[in-house]
Amino acid sequence: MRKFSMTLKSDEFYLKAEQLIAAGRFIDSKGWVPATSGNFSARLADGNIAITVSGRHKGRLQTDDIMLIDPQGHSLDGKKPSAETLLHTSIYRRYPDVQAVLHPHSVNATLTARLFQNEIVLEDYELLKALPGIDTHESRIVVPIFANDQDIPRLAAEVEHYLDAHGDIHGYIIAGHGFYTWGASVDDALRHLEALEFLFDIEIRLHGVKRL
Ligand SMILES: CSCCC(=O)C(=O)COP(=O)(O)O
Ligand SMILES: [Zn+2]
Repeated sequence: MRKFSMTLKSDEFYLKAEQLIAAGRFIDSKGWVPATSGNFSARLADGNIAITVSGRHKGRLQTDDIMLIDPQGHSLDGKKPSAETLLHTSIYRRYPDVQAVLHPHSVNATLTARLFQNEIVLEDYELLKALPGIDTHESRIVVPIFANDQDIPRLAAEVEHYLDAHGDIHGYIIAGHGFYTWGASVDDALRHLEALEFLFDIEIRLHGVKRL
């Protein structure tokens, strides 16, 4: 049985919590976290992680809806972290520069997985420059699409294997579910989320129309 000490949360925790709450409000305003879907996190300087409590509406988060976990995903305050916590912690473990992970359940991510199998290729878009390391529209990125899985440790392992084999990516889609992206700050992760969402939308319109 894990015991929880009554340690006060740091100013940094509350700052990150506010950033996640604001991000949630914005993401919800776009319709990308319907019902209680989605989850968000931000890493603190000591390696612990501020993450959304499981089951809360991500557009109406209060400070109490953000909790603290250790880098392995264990609760440090007795609250129940997101059911998908391991998908966050594995990204932080792999990418030391990543300080925030965002997971929306958007219509476009869901449609993309219906229209494309295994991956979607995004190329020749000016908006690719919103992603780190890209400075020209003459770029090509691959966003992998994984099958949904209720077994989150198994899904996290599948993502790990993909990254081992293919190298770095900017995000990934889970079919019939949503997508994950991340960044060096909550703002950066939000920019990546918006850019990917826009590019998924374009590809859906293009390929959906072609299929008619
Ligand atoms: C109602 S959405 C099903 C769970 C899910 O996919 C999700 O993103 C939200 O789960 P959490 O435990 O983070 O609230
Ligand atoms: Zn989800």
